[in-house]
Formats: sequence, structure tokens, C-alpha cells
Amino acid sequence: MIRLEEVTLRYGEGPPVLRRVSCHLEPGSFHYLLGASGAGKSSLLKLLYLAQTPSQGRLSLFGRDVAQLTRRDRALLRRRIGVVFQDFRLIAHLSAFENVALPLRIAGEPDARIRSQVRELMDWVGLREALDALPPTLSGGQQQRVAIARAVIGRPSLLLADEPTGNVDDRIAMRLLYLFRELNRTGTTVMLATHNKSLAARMPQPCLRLAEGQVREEPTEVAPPAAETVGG
Ligand SMILES: Nc1ncnc2c1ncn2[C@@H]1O[C@H](COP(=O)(O)OP(=O)(O)OP(=O)(O)O)[C@@H](O)[C@H]1O
Repeated sequence: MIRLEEVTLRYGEGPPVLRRVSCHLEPGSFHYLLGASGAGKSSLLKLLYLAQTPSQGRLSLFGRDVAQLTRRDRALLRRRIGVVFQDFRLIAHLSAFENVALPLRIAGEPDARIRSQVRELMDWVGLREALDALPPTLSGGQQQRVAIARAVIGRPSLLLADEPTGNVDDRIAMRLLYLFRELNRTGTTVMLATHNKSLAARMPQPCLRLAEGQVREEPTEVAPPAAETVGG
């Protein structure tokens, strides 16, 4: 699904953000991408959604060397990737409903199916009341959930999410993790960049850690069971 071979990424003349990174992620896998602020998590995700190209080395997605893709191939491949951007990138003049519906409209789904699927998903992420709202009128956490719904509604082959639970409380964050896990169980490969190690530990999955330009696998942490309440 994702193969990096000796991939180096640098911006302009700056120091390398990734240094000769090699790794291979199987189709259907689910990884957390961990690392300190500035370690390069967003940069790695940008490579994977084809917003950056490796300065050196080879990146393959869905079995294709991305350096060999035509513009049309890149566009087609991107349609198979759902992305949750750190800054959401919602379309300000479209309602929350229409933002989420967008991938289905592009895919030419019939109106009735779009209506029912968007409503069901917006219910799940707790935004039933916000269907008609314009993104700038929503809170950061609500916008983040619209962005997540838009990224997953088309059941992408690959979901890349950059800090997708950064703006919501723990209860909603867990609900979103369940959503990602369900998507993964039906075949989507998931990579989720997060600072929130304790949340990740509550739904353990293999971890990749970025540090000093290198990616390494890290043992999966498991959260201790919640303390029992007195008298409960
Ligand atoms: N467009 C850019 N031009 C130049 N340097 C950049 C650019 N984007 C990122 N960088 C640099 O690359 C490094 C990695 O940044 P990146 O945003 O990938 O880290 P991150 O791990 O996602 O951080 P955070 O957790 O704070 O989002 C940083 O030193 C950053 O300054």
C-alpha cells in the first residue's frame, strides 16, 4: 500500500525533515504516527497525499511509483485517499452537509443516497444539529468533525489524518477513533498522526515514531484499565 525506499524530504535548502526513510505499510493496516512537534509528521502525510514529492528516494502508493504518475493518474489516485488536514480546509461558503457530501457528489452518487449517508455519518459524529451551518460559524471541534466526516464518507482506500482529535474532548475523540477503526475493519488503510499518546493507548494499534528524520516502529502501549469508582 505504502512503500518508502530511502526517502529524503527537504524544503528548499533547509535541513532534511526525513532522512533516507524506508518503510512498508501493508494494505488494511492501522498505524498511529507519533513524534514531537516539528518532527515531520505532517510532512510525511503530505508526501503520502502527493502534496510533496521526495527530494530523493522512491515512494510507491497502491503499487505505483509516484514519480511515474501522469497528472491524470495522480488525480485518480488522490480520489482513493481521504485526508483530514490539521487546518480542516473546509469550503467556507458550503454548508456542513455539502462539505461532507462533496466526495459523493464527485463520485456521481444519487441524491437520495447522499442524503441518507451524510445524515447517518453526521449523527455519528454528533453534528445532527449543524447540517445547514456554514463552517465559519462552527467551533474548531465541530469543524474538525465535519472534516473527518468528509474524509471518510467515500470509504477511501487510504485515510490520512493529521491530529484528527486535537480539538475535541476525550469522549468525542474515542468515538472518532471507533469510526476510524470501523473504517479500517472494512478495508481502509489508516495512518493517524497524533500527539495524544494516552488516547492512542486506549485503542492500541501499531505505532510509528518520527524522530530526527527517521521512522521507527514502536511497541504499542496499552492503557491501564480505568480505576474503579468507590462504591461502584
Ligand atoms: N512548507 C514548509 N517550508 C519549509 N519548512 C517546512 C514547511 N513545512 C514544514 N516545514 C518544516 O519541517 C519540519 C517538520 O514540520 P512538520 O509540520 O512536518 O512537523 P509535525 O511533526 O507535523 O509538527 P506538529 O506536530 O507541530 O504539527 C519543521 O522544522 C518545519 O518547520
